[in-house]
Amino acid sequence: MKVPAPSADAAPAIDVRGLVKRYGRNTVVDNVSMRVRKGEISGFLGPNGSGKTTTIRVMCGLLTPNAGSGQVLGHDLLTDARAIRNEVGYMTQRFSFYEDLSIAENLAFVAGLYHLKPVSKYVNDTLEDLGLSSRRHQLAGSLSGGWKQRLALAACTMHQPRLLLLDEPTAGVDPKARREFWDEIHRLAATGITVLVSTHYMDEAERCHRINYIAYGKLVASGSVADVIKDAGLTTYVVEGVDSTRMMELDDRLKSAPGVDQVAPFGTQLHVVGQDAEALKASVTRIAEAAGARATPAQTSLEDAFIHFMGDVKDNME
Ligand SMILES: Nc1ncnc2c1ncn2[C@@H]1O[C@H](COP(=O)(O)OP(=O)(O)OP(=O)(O)O)[C@@H](O)[C@H]1O
Repeated sequence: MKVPAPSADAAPAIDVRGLVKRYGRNTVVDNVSMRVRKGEISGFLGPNGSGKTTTIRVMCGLLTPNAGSGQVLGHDLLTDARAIRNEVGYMTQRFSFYEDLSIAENLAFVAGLYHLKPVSKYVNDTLEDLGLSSRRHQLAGSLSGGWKQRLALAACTMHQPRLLLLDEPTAGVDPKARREFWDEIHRLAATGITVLVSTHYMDEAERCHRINYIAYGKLVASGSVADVIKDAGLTTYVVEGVDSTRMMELDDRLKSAPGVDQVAPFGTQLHVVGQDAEALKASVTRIAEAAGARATPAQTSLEDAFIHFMGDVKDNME
């Protein structure tokens, strides 16, 4: 899906340089620089444990970096963390409400944290926006996954933040609820709110204006989805036309052939990817022909690009 990007003129909402965060001898955020324009939806992707949550916590002023500097919403990251915390809405990875309090009680608690007055007005308005007024006394823990996420998003926008930092907000949520959640993110961005959102879902990455890919603490790609795919410099073929009993044999042959970096089955097709276009073409053509299969050039996907980036970066674990 093509998403028009916001204007490049405005000062960035996030402008951080050389961020480093270490735990003991483990560098979990390694020299990360990132810019997110005002009103932009910026995706943050990367394998498990690659440093997304840690980077987000540094950006919202909850963690102090070991090195690096920058501004978030114009406030200095190192000296003005409190101002950043007040103006940012942070949605944590896990549902962070009291499951044994009602929906309204949880919202009242959040309103109190931000000194929003009168509390009842904020709570009632939020319940109305959510369409949850009639269920205000329901325990938060009894909500479905999709509703929990919507409640969490509504709660972290109650104090009208200018920047939303959302950490895997849709993990484990069904596709319809995810789509509705993303529609809401786009509605918020259209009002000028900036969003940095981490996700493992490729379709969600494609709904962002820009994406940032981090692997083992290092930022390895940034830009529009099309830019990131182009920068990976990969060539892709689809191989098909053999029955399922011979697919894995073909898969094995391709995997060990020169120029082939990745092979992945997708239904009745094999997706074959490599950096060396000439060598890949020669291998795919030869092996497909010998097996009586068809090989056709195909679009490289974002997932292909990410797997390629992961292969290029050294694991930071000891
Ligand atoms: N408080 C801590 N003390 C020690 N190590 C930590 C701490 N917090 C995070 N880490 C380590 O830092 C690394 C990065 O973790 P982080 O949660 O930032 O990654 P992530 O990209 O958000 O992962 P995921 O996609 O699984 O949520 C991991 O190896 C994690 O174990």
